[in-house]
Amino acid sequence: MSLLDIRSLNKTYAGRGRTVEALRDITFSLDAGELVCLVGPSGCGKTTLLKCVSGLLDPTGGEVRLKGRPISGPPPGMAVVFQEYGRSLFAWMTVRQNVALPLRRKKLGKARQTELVERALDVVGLGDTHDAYPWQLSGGMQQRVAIARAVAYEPEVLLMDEPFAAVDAQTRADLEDLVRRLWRDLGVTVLFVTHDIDEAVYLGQRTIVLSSSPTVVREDLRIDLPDARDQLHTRSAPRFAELRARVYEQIQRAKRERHPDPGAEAVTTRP
Ligand SMILES: Nc1ncnc2c1ncn2[C@@H]1O[C@H](COP(=O)(O)OP(=O)(O)OP(=O)(O)O)[C@@H](O)[C@H]1O
Repeated sequence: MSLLDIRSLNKTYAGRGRTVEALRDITFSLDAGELVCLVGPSGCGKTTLLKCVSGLLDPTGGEVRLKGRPISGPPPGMAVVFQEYGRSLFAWMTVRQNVALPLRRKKLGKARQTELVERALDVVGLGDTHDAYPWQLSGGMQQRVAIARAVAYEPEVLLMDEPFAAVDAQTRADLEDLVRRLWRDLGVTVLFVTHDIDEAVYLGQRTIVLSSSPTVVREDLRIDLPDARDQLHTRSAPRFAELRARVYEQIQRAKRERHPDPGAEAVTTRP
């Protein structure tokens, strides 16, 4: 049995006179311990999909199952890291307090809580910033705090929604390697959403390519690169270039095929 099952997921936003079918029919699953990337054209519904998977948004049809149980609301075994670290960290709380916040839900003893927070900050390389405030840190450091907060929670599944879109290229490379290291060391299952094709190929064991909205899975591609990856050698390997070209081509096709059938447009206007 898979750890995470997404079955025939559909999400249609119905608003004032405007209906948007964002997700049409999404089916895929993750085994325990997998690292899977989701990539697709801009606006294809990546965030919508992740919100449905994390239980923050109710799908219109289909379901999400974690260890066989349907999800209805945020399940205890999941943590999410969003793109906008600036908005997900509380400016008036220290780094330590930010990381400890979700642990309140677990009702742990003080000593255990301190241990989890310290260990999480250590593994993301922020062992010496416990008492700083988020606004005293660089963007990359703030995103490390957000990752530490997810790690401290000891989730079975870590969902990441374009977490490095707002940091510079060098920081991004470091954070990508951090995610791979955490994934290997902690044995956590990771679903990583990105719009960056290189990142989708470099990070994962599989890359799921989404179509344009109304969205379906276009391809579920196995990334058969060696497990030991590094920015220099992996990215210059011929196989990396082939996989990258494959994903790029699929996304270009998805963009060209946008709304092939006028009756199936993503955005429809009610009479
Ligand atoms: N709350 C909402 N109400 C109505 N429509 C919405 C809502 N949220 C998203 N949408 C629509 O659903 C579609 C998918 O949006 P979503 O943000 O999930 O895509 P995305 O792939 O994450 O986008 P991006 O690539 O820009 O990050 C878009 O057409 C968007 O306008």
